[in-house]
Amino acid sequence: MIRTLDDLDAEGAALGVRVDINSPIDGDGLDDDARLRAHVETIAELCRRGARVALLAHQGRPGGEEFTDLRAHADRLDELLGFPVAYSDSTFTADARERIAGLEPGSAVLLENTRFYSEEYMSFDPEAAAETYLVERLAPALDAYVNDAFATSHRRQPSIVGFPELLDPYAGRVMERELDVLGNIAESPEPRVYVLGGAKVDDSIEVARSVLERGLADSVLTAGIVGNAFLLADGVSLGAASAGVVNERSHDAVKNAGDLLDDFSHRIYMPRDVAVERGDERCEFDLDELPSNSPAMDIGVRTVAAYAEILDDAGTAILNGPAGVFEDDRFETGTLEMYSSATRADTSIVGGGDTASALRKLDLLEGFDHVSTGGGAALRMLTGDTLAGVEALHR
Ligand SMILES: Nc1ncnc2c1ncn2[C@@H]1O[C@H](COP(=O)(O)OP(=O)(O)O)[C@@H](O)[C@H]1O
Ligand SMILES: O=C(OP(=O)(O)O)[C@H](O)COP(=O)(O)O
Repeated sequence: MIRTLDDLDAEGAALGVRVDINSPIDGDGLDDDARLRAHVETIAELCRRGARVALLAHQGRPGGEEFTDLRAHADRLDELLGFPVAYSDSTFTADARERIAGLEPGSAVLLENTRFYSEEYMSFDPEAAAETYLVERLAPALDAYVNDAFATSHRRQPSIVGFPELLDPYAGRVMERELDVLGNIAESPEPRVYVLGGAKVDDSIEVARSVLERGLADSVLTAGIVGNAFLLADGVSLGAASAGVVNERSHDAVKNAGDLLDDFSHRIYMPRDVAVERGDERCEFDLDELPSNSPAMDIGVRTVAAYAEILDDAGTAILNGPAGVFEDDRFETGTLEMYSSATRADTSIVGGGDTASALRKLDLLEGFDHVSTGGGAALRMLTGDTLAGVEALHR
């Protein structure tokens, strides 16, 4: 059984609270604060209940462009919470531990990017994770551990799997909600329609196979680069440009999509038309009018209409990945229309970081019953896998 904040004696307790506020960065600032907003409920509740909150978080990956400190995140949390969140420019040094010891009940400090320490970007078994510097040094300064970082919980990193070895672990409100929805898909209303778009071709094919084999999906609608991989597997001549985009993402995608079509062709739906760039214009082609020299960047209106018919009758629609290159206004229509249709299902669930930002851009977020904070973590849950960080909470 996983303990939640309802089981926690928060008053006066020093809590290590792992959040996922990993965000797109624009210059020195945050380009999107959705993940920070998601954690406001957990942090505000713990502070209201008199806890002393030490926030643990990462930003970016070592060497990457978005690998930054968390100063801008602390400033934004101040605004979102309506009270100041202190910022510690170290994570587990004596200075950081003193900051935690000095916290007043009802206040919070954001510790520096956990990934500034190399061990945090490695995978460990929980016992070994508990012996890393981060966990070994910080755990004695804490009374309990809260994991609210659903979106990082597929990683076996020290701040995710190490602390529960030494401290009583609790699920935060984001984690609780995500597990409630994504962990109970089998109980959601039928028919269940999975819509798999975007660029994570291998992951999406794995999800499709898993949900079809387990009888969770009545239909799988494909779009985006994923849809193009299925079209190629079905023998459609999309053209070298589209094939290049698919192969760049994965060498096995077309073969794996073909194997899945052999097993479940009647349940897998593919685009009927695609949009490409012609001059500066969007131009739509039926499949028998292809190949095209330009890559397929969106699904066309006939596909949108066919998918809308299926989604209109769905008990549950589960979507991951945009239908096209939504960042370009000319190719946003497929995503806009397909996701609008999905909001008409009895229950609609969305996973994926880029998907959430597509929905925000298209002003569609409100229409969904659940928008997951996780990309990879949500996909992992949908394949029926448990997450290492969630397993660690079962103590
Ligand atoms: N037909 C396409 N060709 C090229 N890129 C595409 C196409 N369809 C979708 N994409 C791209 O896929 C990206 C998002 O996919 P993905 O990372 O799988 O989503 P998420 O983060 O929601 O899981 C977007 O940047 C979008 O431009
Ligand atoms: O953004 C994240 O995951 P996502 O890209 O799967 O949504 C998480 O913060 C995990 O980050 P990571 O994939 O660098 O370990």
